[in-house]
Amino acid sequence: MDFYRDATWVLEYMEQQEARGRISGSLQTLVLRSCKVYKIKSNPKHIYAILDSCWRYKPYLEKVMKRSGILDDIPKRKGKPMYQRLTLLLLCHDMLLSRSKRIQMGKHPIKSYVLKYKTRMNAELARLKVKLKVKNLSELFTGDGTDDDVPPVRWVRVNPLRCPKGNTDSVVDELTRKFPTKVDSWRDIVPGTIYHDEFVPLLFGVHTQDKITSHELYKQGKIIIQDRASCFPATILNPGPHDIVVDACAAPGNKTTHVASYMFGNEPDQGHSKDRKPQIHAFEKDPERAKILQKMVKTAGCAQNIQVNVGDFTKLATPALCKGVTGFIVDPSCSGSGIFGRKYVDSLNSRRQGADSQKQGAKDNEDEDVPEEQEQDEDDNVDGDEANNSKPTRDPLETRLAKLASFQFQVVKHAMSFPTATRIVYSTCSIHAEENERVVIDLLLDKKVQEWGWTVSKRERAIPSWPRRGLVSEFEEIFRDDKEKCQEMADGCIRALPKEDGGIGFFAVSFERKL
Ligand SMILES: C[S@@+](CC[C@H](N)C(=O)[O-])C[C@H]1O[C@@H](n2cnc3c(N)ncnc32)[C@H](O)[C@@H]1O
Repeated sequence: MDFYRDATWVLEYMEQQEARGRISGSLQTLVLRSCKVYKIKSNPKHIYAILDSCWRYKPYLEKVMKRSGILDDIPKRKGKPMYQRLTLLLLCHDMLLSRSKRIQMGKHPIKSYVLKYKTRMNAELARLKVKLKVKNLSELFTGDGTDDDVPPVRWVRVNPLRCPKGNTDSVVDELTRKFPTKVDSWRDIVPGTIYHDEFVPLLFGVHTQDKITSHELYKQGKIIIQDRASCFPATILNPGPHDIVVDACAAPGNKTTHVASYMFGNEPDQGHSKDRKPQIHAFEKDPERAKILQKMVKTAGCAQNIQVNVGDFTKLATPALCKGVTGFIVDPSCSGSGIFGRKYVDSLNSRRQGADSQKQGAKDNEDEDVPEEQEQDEDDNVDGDEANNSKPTRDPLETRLAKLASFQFQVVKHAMSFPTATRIVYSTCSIHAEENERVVIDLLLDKKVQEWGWTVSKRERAIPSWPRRGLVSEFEEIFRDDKEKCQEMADGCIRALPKEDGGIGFFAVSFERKL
């Protein structure tokens, strides 16, 4: 019963949020957030599983319940109904629509009450299906993007910082034993097989059904789940043991720990030395997310080397605080339009809002990703978002993108102002040019940026073999006369399309200068 009680609270929260027009971002985020708000003891993953399905079928379940009369005869105590509408909804969901068609609890009066209506409800459900011309209610959702909203591959990278003397061979051997069949393309991955990535060193793709999170390697921090494209920034920056790197928008810390693996991977033990000054300065504005960052950094085995600063990077980070910084990772909050796991909620939003003019806006909710450490257990491995989390996303898409782009520009420009830096990798998990190529263009047109000498790195310096590059048309709109230069700048950028390229939609570009 405790489980259904907990799920009822979360469902209540979801209804409240929906009534306020605040269902935005991914359903997973919403569920996890409310589990936190209500300090729920049940496993959030189980709560998410039931609510994901229950929320989807809610309008239909409500019809069936209404027609069956189950809500009319609820026994009363002191004049008040003994059972809540939403708890009944959850029980009816499990009885009618779950795989087992069973209510997951022992003997309880509420269970007996619902079971009394089983035959009537099944009949009402059958009637509804006939009316809707479907054999199964799930047919109502095929093709709307909610049925296949999962990443195609689970990407895992080996973490040398947790390997003795940075020797990753034993981990790779163990992975090979667990997944003996190697495939040549990520598209060929089926359960039990493994793909060795050709773009990011020590990165492997496995099937999403292979529960890698229960493996010891994962528990010991020897492998880290991280989307392939999200591994590009550290791979492009490729810092060495003598670099000093700032991660401007760091939580939950995937890129921070990946950067650390490049810097200290060959000598993880020295990296642990107490006398050593931190060579990575990570900034995170949101204190809650900063805690997750701290935890991730610890799990990955690089806490000694990373100084976590909680606050606004554009205000807190100064050349004096980050002395001698050579490189930056700038991965600020974005629309998150390249990420999975939100399509379902977006589709709900667009259904709810109805009007076509609003649909596009709803499709591009701000990036509100689940903190990685909670999310790694499940599905795609995404980055997080700024403190937009509680904001209803009612602005038209262009307005939101313009606001985000202006913020992204400021963050990169601040990084560019550090006198000792020679390399900056800027990235987003957005598919919109406004947050990507156009931010690059605005920076290149900025007088100060020109004065400081920053240019876009050539393709050779940014994973040259990755085939999908930036949109040349965006550069041509501004720098019309120099087609060659436009091509060169677009080639310097990296794009990844969601799913089609094996993971999340992504953009990355490297800026550099000579001092
Ligand atoms: C896209 S996420 C970063 C994901 C991270 N790079 C990773 O790979 O795990 C953006 C993060 O930037 C933080 N943020 C937003 N504005 C910031 C600012 N002005 N200064 C520092 N952090 C900021 C957000 O709270 C969010 O955690």
